[in-house]
Amino acid sequence: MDKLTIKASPALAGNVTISGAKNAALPILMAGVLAETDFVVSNVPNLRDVNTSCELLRCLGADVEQLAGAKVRISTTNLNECCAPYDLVKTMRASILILGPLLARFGTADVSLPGGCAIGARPVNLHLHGLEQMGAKIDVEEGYIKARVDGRLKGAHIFMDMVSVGATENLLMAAALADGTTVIENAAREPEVSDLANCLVAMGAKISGIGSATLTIEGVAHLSGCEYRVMPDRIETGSFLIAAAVTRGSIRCESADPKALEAVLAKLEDAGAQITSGDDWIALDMKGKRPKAVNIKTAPYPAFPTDMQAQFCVLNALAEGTGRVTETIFENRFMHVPELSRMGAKMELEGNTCIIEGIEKLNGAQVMATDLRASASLVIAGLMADGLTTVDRIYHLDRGYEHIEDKFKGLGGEVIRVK
Ligand SMILES: CC(=O)N[C@H]1[C@@H](OP(=O)(O)OP(=O)(O)OC[C@H]2O[C@@H](n3ccc(=O)[nH]c3=O)[C@H](O)[C@@H]2O)O[C@H](CO)[C@@H](O)[C@@H]1O
Ligand SMILES: C=C(OP(=O)(O)O)C(=O)O
Repeated sequence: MDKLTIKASPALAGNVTISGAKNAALPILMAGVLAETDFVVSNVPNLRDVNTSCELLRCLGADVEQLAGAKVRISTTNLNECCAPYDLVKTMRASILILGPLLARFGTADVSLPGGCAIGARPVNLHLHGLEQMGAKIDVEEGYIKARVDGRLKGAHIFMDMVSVGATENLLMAAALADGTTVIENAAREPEVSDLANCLVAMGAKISGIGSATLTIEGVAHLSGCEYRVMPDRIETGSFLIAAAVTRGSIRCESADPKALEAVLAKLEDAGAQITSGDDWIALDMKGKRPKAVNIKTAPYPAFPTDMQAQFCVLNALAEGTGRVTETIFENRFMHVPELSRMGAKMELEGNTCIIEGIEKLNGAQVMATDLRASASLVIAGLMADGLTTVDRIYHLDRGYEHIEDKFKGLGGEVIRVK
């Protein structure tokens, strides 16, 4: 099993090119099921979850070509199977996003329940309830969601109890091909939801309110393929910016979108970073200074993203002062805390808040990656730790960061993959 070893690094410096966003690419690939003609997605990151998504589409009978230049071409002409099996779904939660498209286009979908995962239970009741409101009959049998509809799904007025990115995406895709108008209230406003909505519009869907909490979808009978470019990964961008901040460096992220990252950039400025940006780049300069501790509370967009919480814990662990980090989205997303504590970080958990007293440097240690962003936080911590840090179980990291060791190497960070 691959591992990463990380040595104490000098201040990170230079340019890094940001990849396409995992959390936008995965729903957009699933939306391929809705397209009756060839669909080409570009700026698709080369990640384990992308390969799993392509595998899932192939297993349904779709023709999927992963082309050079970060492109994927999907043709659904031969799609003849409507079952997403457990073996694939268990490795990637985003598989649940195949449910809405299959049901909307073919009237039938059997999708394995994704089950819980390390960061929390992650139920799918909102996905199922919304589809039922659109006329689907849903049974859960032997670990599978079995959804059926006679004819087309019907437009419905759906109020979401909680802000859910996945449920908003599933219902948006289902509503695009439904008969009549669907209104989704209290919809997630994450930039990745808007990216999916813009892709559906490019396929011929009629959606208004994109980027707001009320999405109105006038269903159409057919959607066609198009060529669509996935947005830049705001979480990868934020992760590199934090790595630069903790090493007191100065980097520039190319192909990045500063508008999607406002809450994170504001916190980095509070930590003492100088941030400058243009339409498609963001630069951070710490001018050799140690960051100051900041308080963080995760919440749905446009507030501070849960996917950046672990990385900010590391920033606080190395900052001047004491910072409080509160997680409100997932009930078990502090698994990096015991690992960072093994590296000498002074962290204490009180319910869903982590209180962190900053120290000058961590100690290298053998640590274990427990989930995707926790893994990224351990790599960042290793850059400011005396001695060698080894991060085990990096298959989590490979789900969400493309060529992470090469990108760090380009900035002067000593991150090496050991096969
Ligand atoms: C709002 C939010 O920040 N969502 C994050 C969530 O998206 P993801 O789509 O995975 O999760 P949701 O947005 O659906 O979940 C948000 C909250 O709603 C709850 N829930 C969700 C669906 C449902 O049917 N029932 C239910 O109770 C979840 O348990 C969670 O507490 O994880 C992704 C991966 O880390 C992040 O990129 C998203 O930013
Ligand atoms: C936890 C994440 O992804 P997933 O929803 O695919 O598990 C993430 O992107 O941080």
